[in-house]
Amino acid sequence: MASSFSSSDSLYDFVVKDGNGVKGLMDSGLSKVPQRYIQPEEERIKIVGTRKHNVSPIDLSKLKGPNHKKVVDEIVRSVETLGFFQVVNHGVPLELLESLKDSAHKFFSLSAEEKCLFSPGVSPSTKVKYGTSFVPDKEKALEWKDYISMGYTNDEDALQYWPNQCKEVALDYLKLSSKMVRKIVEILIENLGVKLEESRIEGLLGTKLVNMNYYPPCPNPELTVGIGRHSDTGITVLLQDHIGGLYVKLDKDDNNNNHGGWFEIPPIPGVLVIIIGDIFQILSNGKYKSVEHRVRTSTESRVSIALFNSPKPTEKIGPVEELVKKDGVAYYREVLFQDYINNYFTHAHYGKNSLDFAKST
Ligand SMILES: O=C(O)CCC(=O)C(=O)O
Ligand SMILES: [Fe+2]
Repeated sequence: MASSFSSSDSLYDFVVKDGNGVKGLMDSGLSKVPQRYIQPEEERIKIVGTRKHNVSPIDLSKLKGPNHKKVVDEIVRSVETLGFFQVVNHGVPLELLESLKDSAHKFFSLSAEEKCLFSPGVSPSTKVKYGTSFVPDKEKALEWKDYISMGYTNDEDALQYWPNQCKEVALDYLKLSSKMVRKIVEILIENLGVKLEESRIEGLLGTKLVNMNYYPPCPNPELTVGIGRHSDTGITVLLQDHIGGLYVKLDKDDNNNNHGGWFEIPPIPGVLVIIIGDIFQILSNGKYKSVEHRVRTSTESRVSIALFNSPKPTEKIGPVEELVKKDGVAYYREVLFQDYINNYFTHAHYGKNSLDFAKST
């Protein structure tokens, strides 16, 4: 029984090292959250008084047609002020979205032994990884989350190495979402008034990863987090299920229409969330924003499926020269994406500290 863990270390071993995950912990008959998962007061998420961000999703099908300019403006404005937006008519069929959620549940309902076939060191590919929390050995409080991360190299490898329960749908999601991502990125780059070579755009979107997140039911949601506050790296396409729990941190807007702070993004069926990550804030010399976000747990299980689009490790990321000239200052230095990502994965989630790595000194 989980409740009989004699120490925090034996619990850690059971969850992290032995690969039972939070799911295994819950299945072992837990009735209250272990100390190791209890967040400090300031990181806990209170449901009472939650403010919701109820802004209509952007209809991407209208990019073709007379309203093209209006849609482009909406996208740009969202990225400049919020760092995220939601989309409908995004080119990913609704049945595929349903299958993705089903397949995530199928994978996480496997036994620990089966899931552990994808643990680091055991997994047939270094690009496929089953795990729990984010960087458990660096975290004071663990995150209430298990995940399977599927890195893309080519279709053949994906179909060979990704888990059978989800490989086909995850690959379809990657392919179809990538078309939309490409369109959005072209719009964002054009709006900066620069022209990038095709090879540079491909380089900026050259690392693709489908992550399925599983947040088991939690006996004390008020004490835990599913994912702590963080910003993403490049551009993320996120599918959340009907449970809800995604929060974004917003600045006060120019008209003081909201008071800033945390807002929940209620799930809307068929809608995808586009999350802008740090590299767009860097490239645009701060014109675009990466959005700080986090996930609440609940007494019900929740899944989310993210397609992370990031640069190739060899890509250099710095503010676009033309913008630095115009602004008279570079707010960020040029970093090798590999260095940025090494830093990203050696720290526990803590707000936008991942971006500080590239700040000019
Ligand atoms: O589960 C969610 O809604 C968000 C997931 C997320 O932020 C991430 O995987 O980076
Ligand atoms: Fe995220």
